[in-house]
Amino acid sequence: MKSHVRILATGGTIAGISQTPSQSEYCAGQMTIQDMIDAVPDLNRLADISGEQIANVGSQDMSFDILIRLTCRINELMKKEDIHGIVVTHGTDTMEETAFFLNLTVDSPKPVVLTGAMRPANAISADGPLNLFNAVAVAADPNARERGCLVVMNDRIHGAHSLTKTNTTSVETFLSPVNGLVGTVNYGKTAYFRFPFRRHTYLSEFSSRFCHPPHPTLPRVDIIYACIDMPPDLIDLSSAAGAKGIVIAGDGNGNMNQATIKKAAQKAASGFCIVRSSRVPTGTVGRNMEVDDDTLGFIASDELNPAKARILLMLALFKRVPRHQIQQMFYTY
Ligand SMILES: NC(=O)C[C@H](N)C(=O)O
Repeated sequence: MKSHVRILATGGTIAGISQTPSQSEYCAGQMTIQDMIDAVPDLNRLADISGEQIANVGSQDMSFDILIRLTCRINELMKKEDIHGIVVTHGTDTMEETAFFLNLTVDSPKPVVLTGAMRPANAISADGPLNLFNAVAVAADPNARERGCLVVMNDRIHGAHSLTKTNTTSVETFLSPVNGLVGTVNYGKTAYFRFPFRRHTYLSEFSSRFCHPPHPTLPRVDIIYACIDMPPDLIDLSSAAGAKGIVIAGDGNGNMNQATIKKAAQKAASGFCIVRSSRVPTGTVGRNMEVDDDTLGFIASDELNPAKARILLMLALFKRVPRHQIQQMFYTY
């Protein structure tokens, strides 16, 4: 029996159009889901396909409002026995954030697969159609179940926890530098190397809380980027503007200058959450390495980059997890 895969479209370059096939400027989010399905020959050889438009934005304009609607829709669809997997088409700029958010809030073992493109739909050698074909193949594949939210780009299958965008324009932009690929997919033929080892989707304590109306507003968490002579008053400015937690995109192993450490430690002493992540694209930020987290009251982000650390902290604060338990969450999710 053929699987049934629903494709949920949110926009991005995969739905983008440029004026001519050879120019680098284009407008994201122009094609509809039906246009995209029609552009991929043989898609229905892999599965029965249906499509739905959730949004049509460049992913730099993705919002938690759209994300919460998306995850609630996925949770609703996954309850149907005749839906076997879901593909989400998405811009690549914030794809890793959406993938990680869905990894924590979708409540199903069935495959959820994000895909996108680095070249607009009418470009020379557009990469979107084959990415969509491969994403549908993974979503239709029973072997993709229980691996959390996946991202399929350029023949690679990435796990939501590990992947990151590493190149502004190349089709080989996503890497999973610390923990490696979940698998590969070549013209629809899948191979898997591992299961993601962190808790996700149907095993996540965040998933079941999400889709009871009214939809929640998540607490504000800001990211502050460390650099030479980093101004420590950014910590106060951010909390005065309403942030309930801060992620530091630290230098190296989650570092920041002494003045910022002092200011952040004062804030942490009042129970405020300060997470140390890194502006460096690969590696983990370990607890009590270079910075004394135990004394200063900080949280280390482990493998999560600043954007993903922010999402986990927002969900933990939304769920009112006490601060002393939040460090453990960074090792669990
Ligand atoms: N390649 C892309 O999809 C980039 C685009 N700015 C987006 O994220 O929507």
